Amino acid sequence: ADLYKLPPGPKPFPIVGNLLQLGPISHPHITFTSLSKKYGPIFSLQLGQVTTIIISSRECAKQLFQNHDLALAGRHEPDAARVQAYHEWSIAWLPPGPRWRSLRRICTTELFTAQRLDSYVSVRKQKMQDLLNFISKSAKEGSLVEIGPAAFTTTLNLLSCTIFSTDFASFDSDSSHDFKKVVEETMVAGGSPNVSDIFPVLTSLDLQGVRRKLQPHNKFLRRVFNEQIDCRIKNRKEGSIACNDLLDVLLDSQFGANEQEHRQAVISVFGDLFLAGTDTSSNTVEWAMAELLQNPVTMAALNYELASIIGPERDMEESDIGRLPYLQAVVKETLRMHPPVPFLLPRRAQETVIFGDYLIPEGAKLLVNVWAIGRDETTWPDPLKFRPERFLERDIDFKGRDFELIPFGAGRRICPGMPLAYRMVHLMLGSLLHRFEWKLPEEEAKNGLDMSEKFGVTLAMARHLKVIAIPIPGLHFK
Ligand code: HEM
Repeated sequence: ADLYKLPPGPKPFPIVGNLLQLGPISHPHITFTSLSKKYGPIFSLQLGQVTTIIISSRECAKQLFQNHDLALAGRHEPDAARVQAYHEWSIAWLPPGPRWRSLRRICTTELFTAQRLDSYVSVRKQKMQDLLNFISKSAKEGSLVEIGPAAFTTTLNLLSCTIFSTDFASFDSDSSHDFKKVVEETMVAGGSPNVSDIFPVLTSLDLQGVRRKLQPHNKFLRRVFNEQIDCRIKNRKEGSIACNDLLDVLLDSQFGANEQEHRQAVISVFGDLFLAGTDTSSNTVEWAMAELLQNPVTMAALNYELASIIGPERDMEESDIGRLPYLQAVVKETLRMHPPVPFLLPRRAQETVIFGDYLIPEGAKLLVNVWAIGRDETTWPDPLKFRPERFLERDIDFKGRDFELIPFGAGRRICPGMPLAYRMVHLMLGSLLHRFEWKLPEEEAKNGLDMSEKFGVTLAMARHLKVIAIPIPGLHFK
């Protein structure tokens, strides 16, 4: 190993490493993409005490997932994830040991199997009707539709119905607003530079107050989940019939050494699902709509596909997705340009790894810049053009085998929610476009849309998209 060096990077100063050279960074995915042009597809930065290695090309991602997936499957959890010891029972932040495996198995064997997802088709259909009714109402009243929040409320209810057999939000109340705020602020805090992450010796001081700030959000989620658990336990004691939702499954399983640990585990899993599943999916729908509104020819092609495959007499259904290749291409193109998780969750080298010509020391933090990989002009001609046709010409999927498109990651830590996200995103986007024509308000139509990004663990539109919905004439729903 002595023969190998760290990947190239700017020369670090003592103690601070490269921090001063980098200065304050509001959009690390963009800054790190520029650095990769200078230092290469694998480069290193010394960020305070933490050696950080950044991967920015398809080839390096392939090497990582095919040759070193296990050695590099640890997590560098941000201090923000340590609020109330959340990370100790979180699928997203645990190292890949027995505890992580048993929690993750719940996802793969109970929650996201094709059979389980199929059994919830009618729930999703109902939630989609709620969304379409809300938009019809806005259209009638002539009010603008905020796509992101509407998609968020829908996703939130889709998850809460699958997990707790109840709606968490309605379009007319502030309930989804509270959830949205919690998810958004948690994502921004988890992704923002934090002294505690750069100088782990200082963690206990929480100098930037990140944990303090997230405490109420964590409390909010705990309260909501605890209420559901208490109510279910009470109902069970009173002999009511099983709901067969995820809550039932988790209450019947056993994690941890005692009841308190069991509850902690169950609450962290719920936290993972709601935090990881909501704004990732709704942001995808919002970005897709924003791109389509600026690319009228693409929008027209998609409308044509929806009209000819689904026809004017019914709404889109989940079983249509396979017959809508252009819709699928639009979703892939959106995930390429606007990956909802711009860096895969930070990994930790569990041992020292020889990676090609370089050395990745044990304990190093590894970031995979998916955003850079999606915009790499050596793999994607005209990377800044929204052109779904590229996916009709080439057979590329996002399931973790084509390393130029890995918005869900790859390898053993690939997103376990992908099968559900796949159904929700296609269904929301397809239904919205099949039922309504969409227009930008006059000012945006004239000046163009503001596509700036707000960085966090997830990448959101800095300004929510507000659009005019017009019911498509000639639709006859039974
Ligand atoms: C478009 C929607 C989504 C995208 C783009 C997305 C993307 C990702 C990515 C990139 C990761 C990290 C992978 C890695 O570090 O290698 C991840 C992890 C995860 N996702 Fe998703 N996700 C989405 C939706 C969902 C949904 C709907 C759920 C569940 C309801 C979910 C649950 C999780 C969980 C639990 C993890 C942690 C896995 C682990 O660390 O072992 N995600 N997701």
